This record gives sequence, C-alpha cells and structure tokens, in this order.
Amino acid sequence: MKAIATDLPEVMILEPKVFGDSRGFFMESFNRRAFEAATGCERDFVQDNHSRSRRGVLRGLHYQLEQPQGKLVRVTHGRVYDVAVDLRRSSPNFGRWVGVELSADNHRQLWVPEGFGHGFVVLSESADFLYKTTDYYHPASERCIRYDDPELGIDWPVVPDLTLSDKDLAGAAFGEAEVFA
Ligand SMILES: Cc1cn([C@H]2C[C@H](O)[C@@H](COP(=O)(O)OP(=O)(O)O[C@H]3O[C@@H](C)C(=O)[C@@H](O)[C@H]3O)O2)c(=O)[nH]c1=O
Repeated sequence: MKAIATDLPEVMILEPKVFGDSRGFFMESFNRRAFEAATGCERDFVQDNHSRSRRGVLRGLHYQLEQPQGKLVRVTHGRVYDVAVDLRRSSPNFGRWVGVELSADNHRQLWVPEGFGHGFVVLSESADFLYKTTDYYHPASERCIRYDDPELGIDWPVVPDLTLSDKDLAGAAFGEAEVFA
C-alpha cells in the first residue's frame, strides 16, 4: 500500500499493491493495518456502499453533520473524478478542495476523513463506485452543497449532459451551508 499526499494533508490517495499474472490480478482492497500505517488513522469501518452511475452522473457534495462519515472510496469499473472539500470552520484549509481521478485501471483509493464534503462525476460510460464508511447512514443530518458553488470553485472536468438528483440540484450554497465547527 502506497500513500500519496494531496494538497489537503488529511486527504490521502492510497495505492494498493497489485499482483498481476496471466490470470488477471490480485490486490488487498482493504487491510486495516496497512490503512492505519498509511493514514495514521485508526477507524472502525461499519458500512460498505456500492453505487453504479452512467457517464455524466454527478453525486455530491455530501456530508452528515451528526455521525460524520470518513469514507474510503474506490472505483471497480470505469473512471470518476472524485472531490473532497474541507468543511471544518476551524481548519486552515476550510473551503479548499482536492480532486483525483479514480479508476478501475489505476486502482487508486481516496481517504476522505470526517469533516469533509464528498462528491464525484462519472467520466466513463458507466462506473461502479465502492466505499467503506466509518459511521452509519444518518439521513436526518445529511447535507448537500452545490457542486458548482462559485466560492468553492471546484474545477470539475467538462462532461456533457450532467445528471444530478433533485436533492443535489437543491444543494445549499457553501456560504449558507451548515458545516462542521
Ligand atoms: C447514502 C445512502 C443512501 N441510501 C438510500 C437513500 C436513497 O433512497 C438511495 C439513494 O441515496 P442518495 O441519492 O443519497 O445516494 P448518493 O447520491 O449516491 O449518496 C452518496 O453520494 C456520495 C457522493 C457520498 O459521498 C455518499 O456518502 C452518499 O452521500 O439510497 C441508503 O439506504 N443508505 C446510504 O448509506
């Protein structure tokens, strides 16, 4: 497992060791010890999620105010551009974001800790997106910030015909959103 820093110190790219041979490949997609060594974070992951989306689907930017979730995210089919935004008012990086391409080919994972907003857009014909979370789904405290908030200024790749859920279309402006202390 190789850890690669991003511009936000708490957000990390993890690259599992991939063993390829004539049959295909093998990798440890999660190893608690390796995760802790790479990130310095001790976590109990309690939920695994899997979504499938077609090209141009954009999900985000999501977070839960209560039961905030750390997310270890990856793609097993296709390609996405994945974004994490620091939503902790006390952070020197409050409002800053990082974006990383995750794909079935690059096997990259992104560790998005609690206190960050998260979203992605699908770049391939379809994408299977898998992630582990450190707390349970808590719809009552789920929040969404608009992906295209001008203050955040996320540099999303250009993908024609974006598709968003009604919930995501109704996302809050960053400046008006309830965020973390
Ligand atoms: C996220 C989630 C959704 N659901 C249900 C609620 C709803 O009926 C259906 C679809 O939910 P959503 O539209 O919220 O799914 P989606 O837009 O894929 O939400 C996800 O987006 C990405 C970007 C994240 O970071 C995740 O944490 C999560 O918020 O699935 C669960 O049962 N458990 C869950 O953990």
